[in-house]
Amino acid sequence: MKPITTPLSAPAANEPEPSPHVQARILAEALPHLIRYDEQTVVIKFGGNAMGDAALADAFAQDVVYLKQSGVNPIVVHGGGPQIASMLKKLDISSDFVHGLRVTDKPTVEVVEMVLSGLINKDIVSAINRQGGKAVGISGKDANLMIAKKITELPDPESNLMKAVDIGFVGDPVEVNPHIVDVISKSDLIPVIAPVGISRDGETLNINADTFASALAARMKAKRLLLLTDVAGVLDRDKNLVTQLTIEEARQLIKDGVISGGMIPKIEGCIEVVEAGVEAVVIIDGRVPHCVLLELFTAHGVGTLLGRARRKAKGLRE
Ligand SMILES: Nc1ncnc2c1ncn2[C@@H]1O[C@H](COP(=O)(O)OP(=O)(O)O)[C@@H](O)[C@H]1O
Ligand SMILES: CC(=O)N[C@@H](CCC(=O)OP(=O)(O)O)C(=O)O
Repeated sequence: MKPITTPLSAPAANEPEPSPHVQARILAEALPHLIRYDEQTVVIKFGGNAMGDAALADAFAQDVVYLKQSGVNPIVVHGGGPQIASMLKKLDISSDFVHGLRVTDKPTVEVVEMVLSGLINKDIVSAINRQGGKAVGISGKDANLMIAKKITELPDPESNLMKAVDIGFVGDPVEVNPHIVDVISKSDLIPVIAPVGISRDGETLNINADTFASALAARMKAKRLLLLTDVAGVLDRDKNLVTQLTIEEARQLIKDGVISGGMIPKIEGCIEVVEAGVEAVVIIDGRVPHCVLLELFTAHGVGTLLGRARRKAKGLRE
C-alpha cells in the first residue's frame, strides 16, 4: 500500500482560465480515454454526503451528461443517508447503525422510500436534465430490478464470526434483473436508480446504496464502478490516502478496524464486484468538482482503486 500525500483538491476560485490552445490540447489528450470507454457501462454511485453542495451536484450532473454524449453508458445509483437522517429527525424517529447499515423498522422504511425514491431521485433527475441530459428515475422495485432478502446475520465486531441479527427491513441483493436498465440506457436516456429493493414476498427493503451499486455493476459486468464519497478515498491508520488496495489488504483493514462505519459496505461491495470480474472499482472524492471526468478521462486518479487495473505511478492510472 503506497500512501500519497497530495490528493487532488478543488481548484482555487481565482485559478486562471486555460488558454484556447491549452483547452484544445486537453480535449485531444482525452481522446484515448474516450475510445477506451466507448460504449462501456460505468456505474456511478453518488453518495448522500457527496450531494450536499449544489455546485458540486451540478458539476456531477454535467459529468454524467458528458459521459453519455461521449458514447459511454453511465448508470447512476444514488444514496441519501444524511437526507434520510434529517427527515427522520424532523419526524422525531430515532435511528441506529449496525455494521454501517441503518436499523430500519416499518415507519423508517417508509421514510427511506419517500426520501430516496421521491425527493432525492427526482432532484438528481432534474439536475441531469438541466444540464441537457434525459434522465429517468426508477428504484430497485421497477421491473423487479433488485430482489433482496432481509439481512439476518452480520459479522460480530469482536469475534468476526457471523452472528444472528434483526435490523428490520434491510435487504441484501439476491437477484438482479437489469433488463429495465438496459432498455433505458440503450436509448438516449440515463437511468438514475434509488437503492430500494423488493423481497420475494413483496416487502420493501432498504438497501445500502454502495451494496446496491456493487450488485448492479457486478451483474452488468460494468467496465468501472465509481463510488463518490466525502473523503479523499480509503485512509490508512495515519490518515494517509491509500491509492491502491488489493482484496486481501482491504479485508485486513476491516478486520483491524481501520475501515469502519459507512466505509465497510463500500469496501465489501468493491470486493464482490472485483471478484465478479469488473476490472476496477474506484472510491473517489465527491468533493472535487468534476471528479468523474478526472477519474475516467485524465491520467490523474482521484481516490482509492481496488481491482485488477494497476496504477503506473503515484496518483496516475494505467
Ligand atoms: N479507513 C477509512 N477511510 C476513509 N473513510 C472511512 C474509513 N473508515 C471509516 N470511514 C468513514 O466512511 C465514511 C464514508 O462512508 P459514508 O458515510 O457511508 O459515505 P457516503 O454517504 O458517501 O456513502 C467517511 O466519511 C468516513 O467517516
Ligand atoms: C441499509 C442502509 O443503511 N441504507 C441506507 C440507504 C442510503 C445510503 O446508502 O446512502 P449513502 O450512500 O448516502 O450512505 C440508509 O438508510 O442510509
